[in-house]
Amino acid sequence: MSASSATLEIRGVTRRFGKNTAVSDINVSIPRGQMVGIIGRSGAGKSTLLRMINRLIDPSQGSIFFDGAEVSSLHGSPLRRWQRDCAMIFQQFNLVPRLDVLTNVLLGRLNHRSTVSNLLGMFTHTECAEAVAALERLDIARTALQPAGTLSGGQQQRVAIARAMMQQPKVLLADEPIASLDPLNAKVVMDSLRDINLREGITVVTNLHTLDTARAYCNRIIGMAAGKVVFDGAPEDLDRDAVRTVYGADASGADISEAITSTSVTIKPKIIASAGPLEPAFPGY
Ligand SMILES: Nc1ncnc2c1ncn2[C@@H]1O[C@H](COP(=O)(O)OP(=O)(O)OP(=O)(O)O)[C@@H](O)[C@H]1O
Repeated sequence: MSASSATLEIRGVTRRFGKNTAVSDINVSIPRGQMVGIIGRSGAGKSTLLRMINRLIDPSQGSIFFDGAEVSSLHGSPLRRWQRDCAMIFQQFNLVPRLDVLTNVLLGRLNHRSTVSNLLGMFTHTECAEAVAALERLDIARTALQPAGTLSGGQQQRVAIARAMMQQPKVLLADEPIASLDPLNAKVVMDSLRDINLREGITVVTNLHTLDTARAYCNRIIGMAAGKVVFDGAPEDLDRDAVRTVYGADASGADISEAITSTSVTIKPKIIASAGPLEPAFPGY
């Protein structure tokens, strides 16, 4: 069975670290153009799932497909091509702090180029113009010649997004992209991700610490608990019971705030017996 066009298919994926199962038999299909938020307590397996999608780590079991091709078995240059098509940004930005912002953004192009041009460290005028345009779009072109390490956290995350866009990705993964940012910068970064999703139609899959952010920005929310998917649906379907299932509150637990964070949850976890996904409701998909 082949996946439909540009769909990301996660089929029966499990990842173990020693005796610990971080991700357990996940089955998720993400059609092109969705903006998906993954929520759950700390340790639920959110980062592990994202890292398997772009092959920073490999599944212990199961397969991941994109556009009908199995990406979980790629090696060598096909794997590099997938990692170019599937850009990733991180909570800690992962820029090269001593290099200027423009060069950091241009590094997003490395996988598009020959080894020789990379060794010579030469970028074309077109590539430089594209990098400046990416910075302008994120409203940080004025920082282009500053060392990236001198920028604020919010600015650095915008540089990381510009670098990801230079990869001309089909999928953008974001691992807690706003967890280190103040609310204003968090909004700028989330607005940028939404803009990329809407204008370019790029699939965005992002781990998020706060429920209200997931509700505000994502048209689909996947809730994880103990390595399993325990909710998969539209934000309006994420009712109080579903939130409790994801975060593990018991029936007598205190009210769960919409600003809940996966690290701030102190309520006792409930054992999740069944992890079947709920019916997603996405008009148009
Ligand atoms: N490289 C690793 N080696 C060993 N165990 C790991 C490794 N990476 C993750 N784990 C374990 O896998 C489980 C899931 O971790 P993961 O980071 O995916 O959770 P998370 O939901 O992203 O949490 P957080 O919100 O705190 O980032 C945890 O028990 C974690 O300790």
